[in-house]
Amino acid sequence: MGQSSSNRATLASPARSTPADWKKLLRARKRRTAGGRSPTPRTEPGTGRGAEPGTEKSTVQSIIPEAERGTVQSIESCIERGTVQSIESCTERGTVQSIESCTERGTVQSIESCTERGTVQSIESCTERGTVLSIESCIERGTVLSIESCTERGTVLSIESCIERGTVQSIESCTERGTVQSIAPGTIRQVIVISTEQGILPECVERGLPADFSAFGERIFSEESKATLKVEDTAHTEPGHGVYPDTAPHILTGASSLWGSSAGIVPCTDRAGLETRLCLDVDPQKQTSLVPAQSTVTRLCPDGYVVGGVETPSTLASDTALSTRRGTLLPEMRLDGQGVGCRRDLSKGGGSHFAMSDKVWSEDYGKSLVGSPRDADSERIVQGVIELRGSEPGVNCLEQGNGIRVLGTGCAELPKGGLDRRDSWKKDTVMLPGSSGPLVGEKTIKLPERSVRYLTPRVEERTTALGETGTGRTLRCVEKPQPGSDFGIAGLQLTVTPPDFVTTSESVHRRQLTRDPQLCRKGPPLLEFRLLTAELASDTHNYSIPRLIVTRDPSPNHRLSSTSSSPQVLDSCCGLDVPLCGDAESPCSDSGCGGSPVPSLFLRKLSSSSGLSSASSFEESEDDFGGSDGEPNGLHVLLCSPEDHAATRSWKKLKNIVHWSPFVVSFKKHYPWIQLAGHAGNFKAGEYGKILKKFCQSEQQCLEWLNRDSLRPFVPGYYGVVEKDGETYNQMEDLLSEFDSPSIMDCKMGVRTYLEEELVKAREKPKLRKDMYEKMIAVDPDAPTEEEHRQRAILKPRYMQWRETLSSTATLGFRIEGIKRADGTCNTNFKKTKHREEIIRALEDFVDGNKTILKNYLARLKDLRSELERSDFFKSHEVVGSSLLFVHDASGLAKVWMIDFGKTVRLPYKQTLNHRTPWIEGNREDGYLWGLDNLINMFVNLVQD
Ligand SMILES: O=P(O)(O)O[C@H]1[C@H](O)[C@@H](OP(=O)(O)O)[C@H](OP(=O)(O)O)[C@@H](OP(=O)(O)O)[C@H]1O
Ligand SMILES: Nc1ncnc2c1ncn2[C@@H]1O[C@H](COP(=O)(O)OP(=O)(O)O)[C@@H](O)[C@H]1O
Repeated sequence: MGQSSSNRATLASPARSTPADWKKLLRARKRRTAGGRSPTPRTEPGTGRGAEPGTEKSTVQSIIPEAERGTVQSIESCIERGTVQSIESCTERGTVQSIESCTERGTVQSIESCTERGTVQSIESCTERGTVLSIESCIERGTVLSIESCTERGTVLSIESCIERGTVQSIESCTERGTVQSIAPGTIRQVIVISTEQGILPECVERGLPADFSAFGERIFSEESKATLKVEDTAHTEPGHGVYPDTAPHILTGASSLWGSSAGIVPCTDRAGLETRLCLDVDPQKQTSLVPAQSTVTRLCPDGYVVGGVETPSTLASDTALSTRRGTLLPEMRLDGQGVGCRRDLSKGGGSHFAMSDKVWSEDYGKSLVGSPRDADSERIVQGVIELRGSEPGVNCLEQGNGIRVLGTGCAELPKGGLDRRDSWKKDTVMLPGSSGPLVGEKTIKLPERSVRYLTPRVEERTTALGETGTGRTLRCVEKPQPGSDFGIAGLQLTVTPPDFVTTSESVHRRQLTRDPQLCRKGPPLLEFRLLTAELASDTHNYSIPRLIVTRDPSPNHRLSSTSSSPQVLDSCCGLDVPLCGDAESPCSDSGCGGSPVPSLFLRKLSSSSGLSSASSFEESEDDFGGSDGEPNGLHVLLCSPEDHAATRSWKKLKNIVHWSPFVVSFKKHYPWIQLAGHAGNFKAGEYGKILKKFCQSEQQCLEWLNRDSLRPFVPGYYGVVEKDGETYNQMEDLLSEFDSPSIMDCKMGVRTYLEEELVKAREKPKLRKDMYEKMIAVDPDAPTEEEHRQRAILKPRYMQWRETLSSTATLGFRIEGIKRADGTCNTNFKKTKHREEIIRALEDFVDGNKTILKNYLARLKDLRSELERSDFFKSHEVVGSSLLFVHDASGLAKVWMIDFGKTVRLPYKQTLNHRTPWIEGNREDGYLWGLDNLINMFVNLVQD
């Protein structure tokens, strides 16, 4: 008894007792228990926060047997600490039958042991929510050794934290299955692989979710599980599509060591080296077997759930395919690829068959998804916008006329309020400008109409060869029509017919529910093409289609030019009332009107042929750079001056503008940072060894992906988005930082320097660029056509194509943009450097005849080529305007990196490029690898010579 009171005295002052005290007490208590139960006198209710004696008696069966067991030193000890307000408060609710029932089993050492750690605020906090019926129910089953066992590991912050999220309905639901000890197969309903492809991180951040998924995961999973969880992809991997369901059983190893978790995201790596993350979602209700579904991923929803592209083996009940929750599908969410809304049905063979899962979206959305032609009967529910891109569901149509077959995939946008109402969907006919371009490939046309978002007509084949009308011969239409031929598609007439409203028993039922006679739509809307030849088009619609012409230098050497794909130069828009200043810009063009980030168009490009004196441009541009002088990180930004307009001064000594700041910490290496090409004002110094480039989302997405792709060694490290002086930047590795007095060369890769979409835009909405006209005449006053001279402006694609044909871009698939040598001389005057011999000379000069450096470059270029050939990223992107940055120094260190992904664009799902096929409009080929082959050949020659 004395012992008991002394204990009580200690326990009465929890603030003064240490965990060690507690442990001692508990040990003492155990010893006592082991030594036989001695009657323990009834204790007083301590601090007075306890119940009235009378109540106590009625709600707690008896304190005595409790104390007898010695497991709870005394009920008061709880109350004293204030963690259990009063025993009654528990028993009143009937949630704790009696404390004894716990301690009898010896599974809860003591309530205190929980509360001591602060992980269970109080038993009540659980029971109040009704989520833990009673601790006993857990312990009874012996599945939760003790609440502590979880919290000790820190893997479950607190039981409440789970319950709060609603992911664990109740402790029992887990423990019943014996899963809390380990999340075992059977409790995981769904594993979503979030491939870290474009967009996911910013999306998250935007929605206030943790950008760092691993942190999110860590909160839920133990270190141990992080180590053991990985994707074992034994099957194929497609770009952006990690692991396929047929590998499902192998995907998770060691999943059973995921302690006490409900949902979370764990980083792992798939076969392609692409980092993927798994999101585990425990289904407390179902005993489905562990099915890690594969997914392309896509968006994180505000409540932390992921929707997107989940493919689930057909053996699963359809309602487990996606666990979208109410409100998770957002308007404007782009459902990319076949995944979303569709279920891969393995039973139908090899995973190539897709069916819509009608249970994917909850009824709450109340809006019907545009149907799949395949599965027109099932009603799908979605909200907002759908884009069924390039997949079977969606809209398909076919036009066969004039010997040409056009297939189309389109995308319909649900009008606000959904498609359920007939009146929100009207029949539209729109005219789409065509082109006299090639008859093969795919072309995406953004439609002005509200009801249709875009359409991708694909010219498949023509059934007659030129002049052989009626023979019925089927030819793959791979070549460009001969000049003068009117086989080009002058236009497409697109008719959108509302979906079919029919009455089915289901719709009747819904109608009864909603009392809306128009409710329920069946079947997809129809998109129909009418293919127009030039003749038809002029009858039908009076719009101008800029013709594609080559104004100068049609690059006879270029293998592409003689046949199908001579650059389709936009003409000068004769007679068009074309506004000045373009918006026909590439995704990350920061140029605004005139394309210049600074008011003066002459400062627009460092490599521009602006006609300015180098010095003036140089100095003005220098001011654009926040990091130009004395950056605290020791990096000093120099602008490589624009090329001399005087050809005689093509190599120019860099002005010494570097003033070391006295405030710079001395151990840091100082080095001048050179921007050889690109947009003025685009760069700032970042942290040491890092630079900031004006934020461009497509570049960010590419860098994120590339930093996880096999191409990682060949791209700058990416360090996220940074705000500086009110501007947003992508922070990336400064590739110069490891060199001493580096020599640098920028080679722009590919046969094309503008995106196909820029061409389309320029046709739809031609905008004249004065700055480009200026740049053009600075290099060649005779280059513009008469009309262009008259307008003193040209179209961007016209300028770009002129640059391509003037230089080696069109003929060799790359061009030198600028070279800065170790001695400080700098040359950006390569606009007319076109022929092999000229380039070889420039390369020799760049390496100063140093064979070691040449060999090192050659090895690096070959490595790069091999990686490019197997990179998922590369296959699935149109890479335009990207450069190779060559850097070497006197030590012989020579490296090459890919830079500038502002115009690198993801292809539609399943489309891939080989980067060597000649470009013809529509095929999106960029000639990157072809250019690299040529570049490598030159290095080979140089090494051998
Ligand atoms: O090199 P010069 O002859 O000066 O021409 C430039 C480059 O082609 C730029 O491409 P890159 O960035 O690949 O070097 C392009 O930027 P975009 O990337 O925006 O196409 C500029 O277009 P504008 O930015 O529209 O001026 C264009 O004026
Ligand atoms: N990560 C980098 N490290 C070092 N220099 C770089 C890096 N990125 C770009 N540069 C320099 O900046 C120039 C322009 O880069 P780029 O990305 O092509 O800019 P822009 O998008 O404005 O065309 C390159 O020629 C190179 O000199």
